[in-house]
Amino acid sequence: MIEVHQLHHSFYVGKKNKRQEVPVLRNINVKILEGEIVSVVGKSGSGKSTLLNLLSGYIKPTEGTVNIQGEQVSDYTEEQWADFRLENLGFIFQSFQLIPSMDAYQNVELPLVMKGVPENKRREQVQEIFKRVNLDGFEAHYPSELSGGQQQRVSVARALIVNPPIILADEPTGSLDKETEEELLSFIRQLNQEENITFVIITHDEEVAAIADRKIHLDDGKVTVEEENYEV
Ligand SMILES: Nc1ncnc2c1ncn2[C@@H]1O[C@H](COP(=O)(O)OP(=O)(O)OP(=O)(O)O)[C@@H](O)[C@H]1O
Repeated sequence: MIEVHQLHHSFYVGKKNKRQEVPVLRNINVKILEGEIVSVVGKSGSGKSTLLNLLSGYIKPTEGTVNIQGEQVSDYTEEQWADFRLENLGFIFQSFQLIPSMDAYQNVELPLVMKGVPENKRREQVQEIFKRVNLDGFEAHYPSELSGGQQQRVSVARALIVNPPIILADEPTGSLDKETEEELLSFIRQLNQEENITFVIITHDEEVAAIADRKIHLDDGKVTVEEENYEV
């Protein structure tokens, strides 16, 4: 479960004596239950990426708390966050964020290397995940030798390799064509239903928002609507 309580966030811009406060998120209270798919929607600049960065510990809130899986993560040091992310969070980005100098296998293996998993176990897990994302045989390809859809599947495999209870996604279908988008969305649904993985997905895309159980609507840094999706 993710619980955001009384969260405020401001950035500070400009030189010391002319420092200006830019308030971005105000008074955010959000609860995301285990096994939910929640989409975060809102205009450009409304604070969606800032919220995701706060949920992943890349920025610290100016005020308020973030609690994930029962841990008060907003109090964490960077080191504690690094460990916590490796155990609990998977990430999917519009730009895939694969390491270009590593082949697909090494990209997917990386979180396990960081966790200190021994090589024979890593090999087993990576091979299995390549089958699951339908990329068997593409292990030795570098990101530049893969299509956009294949690169996104590598990044999904990298997100899944540590079995995280939560996946945070920032415009995951933004670089994909319609067919590849549908494939990814049905895979997200399947992971959610079969493995109860919680998804928080930033999106501008109505089709992505439609697979969510709830929609968090950010408007000028505030949550304005949080509607149920009564899809049948
Ligand atoms: N590091 C920063 N320093 C100063 N201001 C920032 C910083 N990061 C973001 N902002 C400002 O915070 C506001 C929210 O940005 P954010 O990237 O969270 O919006 P967004 O809803 O994700 O937008 P988009 O849909 O365009 O990605 C914007 O006005 C942006 O200029």
